[in-house]
Amino acid sequence: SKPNPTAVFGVTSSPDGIAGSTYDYIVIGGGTAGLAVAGRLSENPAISVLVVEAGADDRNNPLVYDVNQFTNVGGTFLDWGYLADEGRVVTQGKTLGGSSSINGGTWTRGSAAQYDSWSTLLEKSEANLGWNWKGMLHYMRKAENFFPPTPEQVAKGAEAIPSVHGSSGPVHAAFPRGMYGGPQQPAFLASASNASGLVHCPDFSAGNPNCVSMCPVSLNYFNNDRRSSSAEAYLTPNEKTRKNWVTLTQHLVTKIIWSNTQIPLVASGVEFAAYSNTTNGTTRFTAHARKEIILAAGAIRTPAILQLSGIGDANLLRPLNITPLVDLKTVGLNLIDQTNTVLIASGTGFDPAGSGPSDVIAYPNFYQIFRNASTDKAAEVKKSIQTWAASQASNGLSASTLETIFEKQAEIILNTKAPMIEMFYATGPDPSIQLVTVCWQLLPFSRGRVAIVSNDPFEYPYVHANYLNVSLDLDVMAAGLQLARKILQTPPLSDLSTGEVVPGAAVPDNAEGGSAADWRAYIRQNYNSVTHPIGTAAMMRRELGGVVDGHLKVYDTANVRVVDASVLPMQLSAHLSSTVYGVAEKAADLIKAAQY
Ligand SMILES: Cc1cc2nc3c(=O)[nH]c(=O)nc-3n(C[C@H](O)[C@H](O)[C@H](O)COP(=O)(O)OP(=O)(O)OC[C@H]3O[C@@H](n4cnc5c(N)ncnc54)[C@H](O)[C@@H]3O)c2cc1C
Repeated sequence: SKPNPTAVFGVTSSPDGIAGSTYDYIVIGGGTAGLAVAGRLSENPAISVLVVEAGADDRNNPLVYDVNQFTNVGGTFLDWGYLADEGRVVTQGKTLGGSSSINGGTWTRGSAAQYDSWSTLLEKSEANLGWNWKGMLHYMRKAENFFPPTPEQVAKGAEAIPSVHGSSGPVHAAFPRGMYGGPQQPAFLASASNASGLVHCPDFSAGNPNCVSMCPVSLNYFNNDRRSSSAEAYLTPNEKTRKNWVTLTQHLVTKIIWSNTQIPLVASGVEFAAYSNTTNGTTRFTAHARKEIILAAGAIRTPAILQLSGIGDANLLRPLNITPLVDLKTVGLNLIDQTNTVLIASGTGFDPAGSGPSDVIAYPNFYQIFRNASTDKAAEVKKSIQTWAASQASNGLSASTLETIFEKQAEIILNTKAPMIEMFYATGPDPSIQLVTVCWQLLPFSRGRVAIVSNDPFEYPYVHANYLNVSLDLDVMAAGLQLARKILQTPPLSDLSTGEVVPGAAVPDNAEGGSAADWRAYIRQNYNSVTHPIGTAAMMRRELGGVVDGHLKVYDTANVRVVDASVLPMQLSAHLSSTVYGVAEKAADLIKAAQY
């Protein structure tokens, strides 16, 4: 078929030549998933693609390209900074590349059983679409260009199973040139094993991350450890040559435009307006789509755009003067973020011998954190599922659908022993070299919601993560922190420490590493958002509360898909970006296979 160049191509912040134009596909959000899908669709010069991104092109800002600066991004113009429960802020990337441009870059995957569970939440007729570990591994590898550790990095403790990684995809992952060579990371690895019984494994990405290991980072070893965001990976190499792909920055999509009001709804384009820190554009532009609208605005904004476009709970939309077109009540529900709490010990002044990023993690399972109490605790989980489902019912389709989902989650936790806690060990910046453990609960039962509060698309949606609402979520955090403290007190790591400073005396120590009650009280006051929201347009069968089907199509629409973190139905024992890339890669193939 013949080439289909767009009037303008590459990256621009001007709507000239875009407003009023028609494209085969319009992608809403130039973030992690959005640029990955656009990059794959535009491989065919006969296909034209428009991406509309609210943020600016900040690829050359050191806050973006230097992964080590990721902790300095929160609260800057690069962060949407969604205010959630109890003053907690959910950082999300507001820049080309989205959250992949500002994240920590830690490169891991969940356990095989977690990906396998996705298919069980779909219609039986969709169970063979490949939403499982095998299918996702294929696409996660497709996204990846993995560089195995060098002998020098191996000497510092780096390991990998190269066969589970891709070597010809666009996203670079490697151990950093700046990898720490001091005693601290191997010491954490050894102490985590000694204190918890965790086995040491070579790679978290092979389908069983229930272990302790060093792990790679999404950066380009051959370009000075430069961050490999979705913008750097999928867009930068192609922006000057692909005349069929244009990315419009600093414009906010305000809604999807429909060509009918009957079910199935047919999308014909999007409306958008200029957007920056100082501008909420009053002029509304439109661009038209011949084939599909692809939502990739992230787990907070994707459901908000659906709601602004008339897809959502009619009882939410009507009072906001939005005509409900599809009364899909679960849009924005099933929000699952995670919580973390930080433990800091001061160091003996050892030489960290590197600049990072930090790359050692321990992933204990339910039994390894609850230890002697785990039999009782497992019984408590089984007998509480119904009560927990009822308590979260307003953030799902119903108590009974949540019960089905929670049964699956409990099976993953108790039977397949997927990691329940992440302990991310970081070398602190202090001159005396701190030992920092960021400890988070990976698989919460608490469910929250995202809901627009007006029909003004510039207004932030209400974000209620319902953190720690289910008692087990807080108990897991407390048990995890007891273990994290024990690890800090166990040789050889303890030999590098002069003692814990945070929380220190605020949680008095005892034989258990502090009482669970003291930890619970401390965590309630001091937890943070992990900023890994998912689930708000979940890929599940409709009767379970799904928003998209196994083809990622929004129910009752003919040509609207969601391809970002919103579709993940349950949390993973992992950092999310490798999985989000895998979803986007698979989405691109599903879209290419559709006939129009
Ligand atoms: C601070 C932080 C640290 C993290 N650390 C790690 C890590 O170390 N390792 C890891 O694997 N994962 C990490 N993650 C998670 C991972 O980065 C995200 O889960 C993933 O990037 C989400 O991808 P997405 O495509 O769903 O959304 P995003 O990448 O956030 O993309 C959404 C895009 O849509 C744009 N947008 C939103 N609304 C509109 C609109 N109305 N119109 C136009 N554009 C819009 C946004 O500006 C953004 O660019 C981290 C996340 C954060 C926030």
